[in-house]
Amino acid sequence: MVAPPDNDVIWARSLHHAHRGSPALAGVSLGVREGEILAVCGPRGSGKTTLLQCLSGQLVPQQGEVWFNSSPVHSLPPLQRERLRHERFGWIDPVPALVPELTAWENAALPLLLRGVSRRTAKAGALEWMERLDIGDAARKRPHALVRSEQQRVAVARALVGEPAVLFADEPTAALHSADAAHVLRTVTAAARSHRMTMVLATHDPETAAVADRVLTILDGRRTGSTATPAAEGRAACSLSV
Ligand SMILES: Nc1ncnc2c1ncn2[C@@H]1O[C@H](COP(=O)(O)OP(=O)(O)OP(=O)(O)O)[C@@H](O)[C@H]1O
Repeated sequence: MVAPPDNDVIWARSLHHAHRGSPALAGVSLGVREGEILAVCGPRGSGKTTLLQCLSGQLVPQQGEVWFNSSPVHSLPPLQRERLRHERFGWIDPVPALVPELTAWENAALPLLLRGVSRRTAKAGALEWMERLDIGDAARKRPHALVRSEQQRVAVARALVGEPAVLFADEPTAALHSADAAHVLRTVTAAARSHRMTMVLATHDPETAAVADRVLTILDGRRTGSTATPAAEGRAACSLSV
């Protein structure tokens, strides 16, 4: 077994996965550096969701390896994998899946409440992220009383509240109008950068992918390219000139 490079937070080698015989990943390898925002870009059905599910330990690839901070994820027993996901990873779905019986702030605070953080501290953490996402006023409402863009912001707050080491965002703005999408995307990427979170962003949209430091393109479950974005080059130039 080849050990992953030390500076890669997430490292995967030769991932293969098929859903009921239908191939989704056909040998994808990648590394994501600490604090890097990596976009995985490809058309519908190219394998983006399956890749993020394998990297985040939701799915065990049928072949290949996934490592987090130089420890194997693919070989962890289910309970340990689940714990790793809850404690170190955040996840944003394209469509928000909120608990209908809980208020917006309770939904956003769930990762902290599940970790045993006190209700008062969890509420303060959730409200802080909800304010940043411009939905502080909706804190006491239940999901059915919120419009889609508000629901998605609650889901984003829930993914960020535990300050995960790695944030996985699967088409996080696909279901939003363009103005809402731009705001949510800006907030998520700003949060990732300010908290040194590593982020893996799946998108079919090259414009969305341009917020990342690097874009990895996939097609039919295979990696077809990896390029640094102008945004990353701009940031590198700024840090050199300081
Ligand atoms: N649960 C499943 N059962 C059967 N086939 C699946 C399942 N999930 C994904 N697939 C198939 O695997 C392939 C890759 O799907 P995946 O969702 O990973 O791609 P994607 O790039 O995220 O697409 P999209 O943008 O449409 O979500 C597709 O052919 C898809 O139909």
